[in-house]
Amino acid sequence: MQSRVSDIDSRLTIPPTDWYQSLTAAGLLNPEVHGPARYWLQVEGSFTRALQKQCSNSFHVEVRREGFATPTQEEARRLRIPHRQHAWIREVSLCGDNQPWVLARTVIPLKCLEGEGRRLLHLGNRPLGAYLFTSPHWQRGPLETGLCRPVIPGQPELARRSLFSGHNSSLLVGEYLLPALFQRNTL
Ligand SMILES: C=C(O[C@@H]1C=C(C(=O)O)C=C[C@H]1O)C(=O)O
Repeated sequence: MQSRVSDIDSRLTIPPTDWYQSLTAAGLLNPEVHGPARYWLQVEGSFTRALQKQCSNSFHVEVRREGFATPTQEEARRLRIPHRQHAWIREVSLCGDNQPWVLARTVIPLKCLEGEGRRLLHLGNRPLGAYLFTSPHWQRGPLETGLCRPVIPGQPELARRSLFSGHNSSLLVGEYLLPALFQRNTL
């Protein structure tokens, strides 16, 4: 997988994460999910759109790594694909007013890349949400809540993820909230 991270900022890496079917279930282990991050863990519709609304000036997507790689065993299970099958994996920072607010990791199985899905290989700095929410055949599944186990101070502690299902395949989008997002006083 190609990395475009020139200024390696280790806070901007994704820690191991345990996933729960609901915010309530995750909240039994970490009540922080009910704090200022709660809005972001539950917001519906395009996450990109929700972030854009919070920006005073600009929003942009920075690709950190993308390429064919093997998903984790847990991701493969969630996607119901063979464990060792390669997938297109895209990791980005979603930045508001030039600050990274969210890290996102999307696992796109080979089946999603067929036909018009080939466009997913060439998103570059265009947000994935713009593609998923303007193409009528993608349906979002229920949101899961993630509790991260940071290994480096400043890494995300809370996350959300969901499957987007297309004609006959699904992709998995995980969004990891950086403290800078919900420690602002604007919501
Ligand atoms: C799924 C969405 O797309 C957003 C954009 C992403 C990207 O460009 O890789 C990844 C995760 C998202 O939060 C969305 O806007 O809801």
